Amino acid sequence: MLDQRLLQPVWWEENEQGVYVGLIDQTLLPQQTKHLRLTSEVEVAEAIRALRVRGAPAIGAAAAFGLVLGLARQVRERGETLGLVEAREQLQAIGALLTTTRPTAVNLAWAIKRLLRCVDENFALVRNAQELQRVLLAEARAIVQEDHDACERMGELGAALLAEGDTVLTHCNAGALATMGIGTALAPIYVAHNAGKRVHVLVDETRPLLQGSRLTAWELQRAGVPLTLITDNMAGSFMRQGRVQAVFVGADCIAANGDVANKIGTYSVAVLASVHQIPFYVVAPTSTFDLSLSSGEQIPVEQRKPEEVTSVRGSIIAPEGVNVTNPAFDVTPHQYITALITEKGIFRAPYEALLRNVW
Ligand SMILES: CSC[C@@H](O)[C@@H](O)C(=O)COP(=O)(O)O
Repeated sequence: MLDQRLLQPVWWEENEQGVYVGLIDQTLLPQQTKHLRLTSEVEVAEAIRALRVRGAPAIGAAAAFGLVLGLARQVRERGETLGLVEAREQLQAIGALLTTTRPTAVNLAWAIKRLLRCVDENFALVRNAQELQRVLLAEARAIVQEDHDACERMGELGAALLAEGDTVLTHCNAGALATMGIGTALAPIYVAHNAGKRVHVLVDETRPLLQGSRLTAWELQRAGVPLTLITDNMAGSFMRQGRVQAVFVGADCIAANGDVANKIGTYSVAVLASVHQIPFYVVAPTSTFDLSLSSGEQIPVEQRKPEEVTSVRGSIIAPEGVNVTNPAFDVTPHQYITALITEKGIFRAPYEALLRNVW
């Protein structure tokens, strides 16, 4: 069995020739496992926009490394002539560029803000831009480590909710490819599986970009976890037949009242689960919460290109010129959510007071 813990969607690389942000190009999976070496913040922004790296926590890590990469490039080109004031201005501009790439994933803006705060806190303590770069790289690595640890903890907490022989339905990819650890929604499944519990996963293919069939099916198969791939419109029928015991999904943004934005189609799964009295769990680290948003109504939903709906991997499947809409996410109201599983514990409704008390 291959160890899913070896899957890293994004990493920092340094050698005599230069500094890079490394990525697995997820647009090419599962046919090709191609590693990319990005050399500028513009390439990192393009990779995030194009979903070469995707999944809220992985996007956060990529953006953090992207900021450091932008500064490192300037330090290499300019050497001593790059002053600290100018370095801070450049970092703010890079942060603004990266923040616009994907508006729903909270971890992206959260990671950038955290690095820019680190710049302010260390501004008077460092002697030059090179020292600032070292401090920022350490902060980016701390984000990676914290996400890794959060995944382990969510896995342990969530695995306790799974019984021997359970079938779990999941939507999109909230696994190792989407995080810096063993995933969010898939973490309980990996922990249960590795402990010898028999669990089976029903994987929604997840139109339009097929993160379920291309990524979740690939990483579960690679890890030896039993799975069955279904199309999105099969979920209700499987639930009605009593073939689903729990739903586990990830999140891109969680508002203060517990409403959750996740991959388009999640809402339909939540309503179906509620009708069939199947527990619906959202698994996400606290870095995915935005408590400044009082409800899901305020979550910005990313709109993507119509071509993602009218074609599948280059093959056209709709008439030319057809009217299309392509929201990347939907919002599931908290009433449909059995519990939120975070690294700080499991929360059940009413969420608002509980969440505010914890952090
Ligand atoms: C741990 S990842 C959580 C979410 O980011 C995930 O469920 C999801 O919807 C990803 O969407 P994507 O558009 O592929 O970035």
